[in-house]
Amino acid sequence: MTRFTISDTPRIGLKLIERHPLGDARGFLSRLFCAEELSAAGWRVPIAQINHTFTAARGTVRGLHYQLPPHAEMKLVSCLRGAVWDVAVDLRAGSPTYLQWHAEILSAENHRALLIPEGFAHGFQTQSDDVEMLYCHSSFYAPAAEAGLNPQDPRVAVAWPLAVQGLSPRDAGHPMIDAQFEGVRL
Ligand SMILES: Cc1cn([C@H]2C[C@H](O)[C@@H](COP(=O)(O)OP(=O)(O)O[C@H]3O[C@H](C)C(=O)[C@H](O)[C@H]3O)O2)c(=O)[nH]c1=O
Repeated sequence: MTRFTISDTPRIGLKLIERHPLGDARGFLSRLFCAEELSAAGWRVPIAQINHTFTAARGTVRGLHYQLPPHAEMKLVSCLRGAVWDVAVDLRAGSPTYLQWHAEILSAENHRALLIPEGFAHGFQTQSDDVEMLYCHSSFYAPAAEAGLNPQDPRVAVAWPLAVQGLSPRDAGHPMIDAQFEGVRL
C-alpha cells in the first residue's frame, strides 16, 4: 500500500508529497520518508542530513536559502507542528520557470511535504505559533556554498500571506538579484 501521493506542481521537478498516515484507536503512524516510494518523485540518493527547526512566532520568515554546486541539494520539507506557507523559487539557469515561485501550505494536520530539487531556493512563513519543521537534505551542510535570496526581492515578488517579520540578520541581508545574476548552473 503506498504511503504517499506524489503530485506535480507548475515548477518542473518540484513535487507535492502527501503522506497517508495509518490511524488506529491510539493515534497514527506516518512515514516521513521512503527511498523506494520517493524515487518516483526524483529522490534517488541517500539522505545526507536531517534537520529539525522550531519557530516560535506566527508570521516569521526563514529563507530563502540554497546551496551552490557542487553542494546543491534536494530537500524534503515537512511540517510536524503548526502550519507554514512553504515556498520554493526556481533558480535553475535556463529553466522555463526561472525566477518563478510556487508555494503550498504544509501543516501537521494536512500531512503534506514539498520535495524541492537542486537549484531551488527555499523558504517559509509560519502561519501559526510554535512551528516545527523537519528537513531531509541530499547534501551535507556546506557553509561556504550557502547562498540566499532576499525574501522581499521585487524581481521574485514572493506574495507572503502575512507581513514579513522575524528575519534573521543573515536573511535580511541577502542581496537583491541584479542583472549579473545568472541563476544556478547544475
Ligand atoms: C542549514 C543548516 C544550518 N546550520 C547552522 C547555521 C546557523 O548557525 C544555524 C541556523 O542556520 P540558518 O539560519 O541557515 O537556519 P534557517 O534559517 O532556519 O534555515 C532553515 O530554513 C530555511 C528555510 C532552509 O531552507 C534551510 O535549509 C533550513 O536549514 O544552524 C547547520 O549547522 N546545519 C545546517 O544544515
